Amino acid sequence: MYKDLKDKVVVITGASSGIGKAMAEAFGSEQCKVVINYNSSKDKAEDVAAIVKKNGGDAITVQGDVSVEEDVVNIIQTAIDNFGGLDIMINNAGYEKATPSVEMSAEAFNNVMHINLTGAFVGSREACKHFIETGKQGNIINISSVHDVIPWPNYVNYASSKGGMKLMMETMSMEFAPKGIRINNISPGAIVTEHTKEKFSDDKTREETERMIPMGIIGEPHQVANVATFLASENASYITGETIYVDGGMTKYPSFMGGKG
Ligand SMILES: NC(=O)C1=CN([C@@H]2O[C@H](COP(=O)(O)OP(=O)(O)OC[C@H]3O[C@@H](n4cnc5c(N)ncnc54)[C@H](O)[C@@H]3O)[C@@H](O)[C@H]2O)C=CC1
Ligand SMILES: CC(=O)C(C)=O
Repeated sequence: MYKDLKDKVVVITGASSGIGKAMAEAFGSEQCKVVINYNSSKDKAEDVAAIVKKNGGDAITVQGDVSVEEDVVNIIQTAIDNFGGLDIMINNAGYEKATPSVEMSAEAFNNVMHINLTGAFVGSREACKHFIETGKQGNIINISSVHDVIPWPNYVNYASSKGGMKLMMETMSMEFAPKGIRINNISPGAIVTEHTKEKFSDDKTREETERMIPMGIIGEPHQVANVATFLASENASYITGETIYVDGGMTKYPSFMGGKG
């Protein structure tokens, strides 16, 4: 446990499932007050809130589509109205769907950019405004992806959004470092969630994916959540502008594992 996290107010977007859910549960175990954003799954979000409370924290749920600017503003206002402020902003909500580039409409491209990148920008901007107004040395964590550096054919919108997230974070981290506000990204590799379970239950797909990971295993949401609590804590007080890859080595050119090339 990180003692300094107790009673901190954490907003997590897209927290009704997967990595967002695991982070909500982990911050609950740190006795934080967690604002659980969901877009459409109210019941699932309420279930997550119940786990956060059982783990020793407090929780509230709030509907909001992160691609809509006013919704993101409202998510943060919910934290302020219900828990008296905001300490940790986690931009986690994300969406991806395979489409060959030549078949992708501008609307489909922009839709993913609005959710993954613009949503995280507005969340970061609003959090920074609050931190500056209140003189808080808060911190922001964006959940990016290994696809902020690994190109991903058929996912040009997704890879563009995650690549953009990297320089967005680095730029904002420099802008706000003098005020003691820390901003970092976590970039997961292949993580098994409700969303990816079906894909990885196919033996061929799982084995192909495992071959792309030097550690040879697909990760789990709690392994991402553990890094989020660390980054949010005082133990990470001198870390800003960084991307931490939680990927079993996926970004380290695994095709060179045999020592050839
Ligand atoms: N699972 C994996 O292997 C990896 C996941 N990631 C990233 O992790 C983050 C979480 O994804 P997962 O937990 O894997 O999947 P997930 O599908 O369980 O979680 C994504 C969440 O975002 C929410 N969401 C989607 N569009 C939204 C919108 N417009 N407004 C509000 N919420 C919205 C979904 O409802 C869902 O709860 C995403 O940013 C994803 O890109 C990155 C690398 C690998
Ligand atoms: C969705 C995603 O970023 C991966 C690595 O699968």
